[in-house]
Amino acid sequence: MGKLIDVSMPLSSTVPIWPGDTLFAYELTWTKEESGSVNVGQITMSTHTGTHIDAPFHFDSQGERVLELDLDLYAGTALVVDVSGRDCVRPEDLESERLDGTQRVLLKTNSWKDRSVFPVRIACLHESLAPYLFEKGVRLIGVDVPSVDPLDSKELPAHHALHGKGIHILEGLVLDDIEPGKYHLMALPLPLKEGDGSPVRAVLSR
Ligand SMILES: N[C@@H](CC(=O)c1ccccc1NC=O)C(=O)O
Ligand SMILES: [Zn+2]
Ligand SMILES: [Zn+2]
Repeated sequence: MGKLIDVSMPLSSTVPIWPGDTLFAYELTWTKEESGSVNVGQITMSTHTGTHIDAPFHFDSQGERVLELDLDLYAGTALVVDVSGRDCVRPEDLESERLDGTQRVLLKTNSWKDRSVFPVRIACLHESLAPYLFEKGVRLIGVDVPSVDPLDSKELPAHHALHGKGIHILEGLVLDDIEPGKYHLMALPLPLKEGDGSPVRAVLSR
């Protein structure tokens, strides 16, 4: 395995968040001076900040929580595909790709240009992508935007269609400098027993 390439968003107080959601905060509970021995920090954040996975419970109250998810979904070969320029990614946009035998597909939409602010508009996935990807054996779809659906969507058609086909969701990847092609992906969620989502440290290697 080659050197690891970080494809995660740094987490700090300036990381953009969903409008109205919990701000990211890191602070010291005790400084070394106070405790006499160590700095001890605490973090406050939404489970959907930065690079993260959605557990089905996020959009389906009967759905699996983070700790119940199969870790193998989040580690293994992944194909990075350039779909930049599409408003809504459809099966025909992937037709020229060799998806068969790739359980993980990462879509480079390039539609989140300024990472210092939450986007106003992003490329989304058409719900017809779910049966198409399922047919190809895909089990995880990753995107370089905060959601697989339009930001103002309440029905979340792509989330539900993907879940209906057992395809799991990874959001907020940073793929700007990543050439399309085949990689190894590792993007493990935290063992959050009740979690509806989890931040991940996502890395690729050749
Ligand atoms: N479904 C979105 C997240 C989402 O909808 C959301 C995330 C944080 C705070 C509020 C949200 N939606 C509220 O209407 C996602 O793709 O993860
Ligand atoms: Zn999410
Ligand atoms: Zn989502």
